[in-house]
Amino acid sequence: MTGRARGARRDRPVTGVGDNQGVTSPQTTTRDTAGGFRSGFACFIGRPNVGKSTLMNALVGTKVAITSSRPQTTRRAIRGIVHRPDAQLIVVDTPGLHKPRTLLGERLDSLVRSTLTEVDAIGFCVPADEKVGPGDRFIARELEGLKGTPVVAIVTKTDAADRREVAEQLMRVEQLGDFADIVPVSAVDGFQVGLVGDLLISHLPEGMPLYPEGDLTDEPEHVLVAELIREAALEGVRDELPHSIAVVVDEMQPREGRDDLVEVYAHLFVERPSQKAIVIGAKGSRLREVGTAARRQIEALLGVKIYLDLRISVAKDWQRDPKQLRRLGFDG
Ligand SMILES: Nc1nc2c(ncn2[C@@H]2O[C@H](COP(=O)(O)OP(=O)(O)OP(=O)(O)O)[C@@H](O)[C@H]2O)c(=O)[nH]1
Repeated sequence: MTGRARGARRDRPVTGVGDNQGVTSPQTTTRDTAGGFRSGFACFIGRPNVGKSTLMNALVGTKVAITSSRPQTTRRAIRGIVHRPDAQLIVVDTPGLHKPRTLLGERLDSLVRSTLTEVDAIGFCVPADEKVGPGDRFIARELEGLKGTPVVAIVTKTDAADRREVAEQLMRVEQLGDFADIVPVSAVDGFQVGLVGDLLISHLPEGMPLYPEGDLTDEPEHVLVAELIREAALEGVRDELPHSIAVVVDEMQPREGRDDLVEVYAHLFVERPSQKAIVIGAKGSRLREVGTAARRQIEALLGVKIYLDLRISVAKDWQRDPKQLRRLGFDG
């Protein structure tokens, strides 16, 4: 570890500032909630890799959750905030539900279950381009046990299937349970993303906005930054390695005398020395690429120039070790 004080991290919520996707800038909310303003929580649930995080990002309008083609990219319940003139929807993106094989897996599993009991509506995601399988049926059964919470079934990735396949998938999904609505969507080409928001909002209770206008997530900046580094590190690695990567930001602060440059000191952890060699690459080339890609993403998120100091360490078998899990932020 660098020995730097963790308290130095800037822990303010991330707002529309710095992203370049036309999201409004932050301001204190002064909304009048008369006239049926709705606010509340919804979560996306589904097997790993079905497009939950991508859909959440599309709804929020900016990247608040990292995504990758590797299953189990999401490890935290990340909240994205959707602002509408008549509603505020907080979307909780959960890790994909699957049979846990490690202590980390068990922690993720119980995180999903507790999230399910706390939300006002659930979006159950099944991809259009894969067969409905035992994993989907397992989740559908779990949802049946949650009497009272409306479930919107969402057939994701419609751009990756033809119209007939999408229609057939909608019918198969309908048979999985008793859903409030069933809706096809593509987060990649934007098809019906707004409608998914409308349907989830229709199940929220009336109430005041829960977050200031302009806030896009309640994740602290240092967590989002660590996630962007992890996303960059996942690019191009295979087999078990994605599961073994964890990232912690040790320190994050403006460089002295500069308000346009933020220094980020981060550690990337792997489980074994052999994995360390893979991530570093020949003469450090891979680690440099990861650093450059992550820096660009962090700059886009925060809207300032970033100096990134990225170190790599081995935390032996951290996925199975309660002490290490705590240190990496996965509290039991
Ligand atoms: N074609 C297509 N691909 C998509 C769409 N949405 C997501 N994907 C891809 O599917 C893969 C998984 O997406 P994620 O959003 O990370 O999936 P997830 O369900 O959050 O995954 P976990 O975090 O592992 O549970 C990525 O490669 C995405 O680019 C979509 O609408 N169309």
